[in-house]
Amino acid sequence: MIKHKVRVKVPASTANLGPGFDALGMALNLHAWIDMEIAEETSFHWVGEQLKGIPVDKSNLIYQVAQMVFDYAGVSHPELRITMYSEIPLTRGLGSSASAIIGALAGANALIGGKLSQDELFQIATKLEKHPDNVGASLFGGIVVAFWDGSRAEYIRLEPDVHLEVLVAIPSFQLSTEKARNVLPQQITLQDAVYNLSHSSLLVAALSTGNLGMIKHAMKDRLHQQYRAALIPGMLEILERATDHGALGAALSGAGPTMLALFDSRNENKAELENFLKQTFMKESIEIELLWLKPSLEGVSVTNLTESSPELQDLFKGEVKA
Ligand SMILES: Nc1ncnc2c1ncn2[C@@H]1O[C@H](COP(=O)(O)OP(=O)(O)O)[C@@H](O)[C@H]1O
Ligand SMILES: N[C@@H](CCOP(=O)(O)O)C(=O)O
Repeated sequence: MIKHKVRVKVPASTANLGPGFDALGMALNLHAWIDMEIAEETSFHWVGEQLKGIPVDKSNLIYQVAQMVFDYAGVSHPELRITMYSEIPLTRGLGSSASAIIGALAGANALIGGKLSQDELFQIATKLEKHPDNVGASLFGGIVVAFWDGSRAEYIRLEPDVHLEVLVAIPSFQLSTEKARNVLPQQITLQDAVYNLSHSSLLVAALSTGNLGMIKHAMKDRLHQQYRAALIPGMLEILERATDHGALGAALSGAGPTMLALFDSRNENKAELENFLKQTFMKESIEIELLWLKPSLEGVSVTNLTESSPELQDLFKGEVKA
């Protein structure tokens, strides 16, 4: 039975969490909403300024991923009306592409009556993104520990500690994941491999047992952050000193340039950490937006819309020309 119009709500993500390069991700309570319906003619409607510049033809990622779902399920729906509103900044390391992929998969799958399982959606998303960390978090919510071996992805979802809060410092400049992956070396030393697997394992143990004090020891990396540092002035100082200013630990969010600091909500001195991040970026003449977030326990969700459901442009800021 075909459902005609669905609304998808999908969380942002922060991937890697420091040492868990391509393996750890956490969903954040910053969201994108996509309305999708089968139509006579394809059209795109962006609500708010965030999506300005994103393609509004059939090359659009959401459209393309939706068509993959239809092909996979053996049905044909070449024309779609897609409306989207997003709080997730583009190309900043908060998983905008992963959220678009997961939103499109979940929306298209709902339009065809949920023919694909969650596992099938996870496998398709991982193949498209080429790593499971950010797509896993947006799909399942919480903290996702995962691998992809080039043919299958496997994961375990962890429930984030109730005291965990997240401060993100989002620079005003964009950095594509592609560019931030191109600076990584193809080979690393055995010592660095051991360093990362031990720190990443300890981080997973700390997060799954609520041992928040261990995060400052565990949230250290030698696989990607140091190579990306030249692209994000101020990053090394933040990694080095954020715990002196109240953070439980700090990391580059995804491929950057956003910096992430984990925080214990029982600590009342938020201002010190905010000031430290602001001043560190200010020294580099980088403008930032600071946002306090929480882990999102929920992954992607889909609701069926009816004639009386409000449009996204009425719920949010109104439609803009793309
Ligand atoms: N709603 C969307 N529709 C189509 N493409 C999108 C959408 N959101 C993000 N993207 C694509 O993802 C790119 C950003 O991906 P990426 O470089 O991995 O950064 P991020 O860390 O934000 O995921 C955008 O430049 C755009 O090409
Ligand atoms: N593990 C990837 C994660 C990229 O995440 P994004 O949110 O920046 O797209 C990487 O570090 O390259």
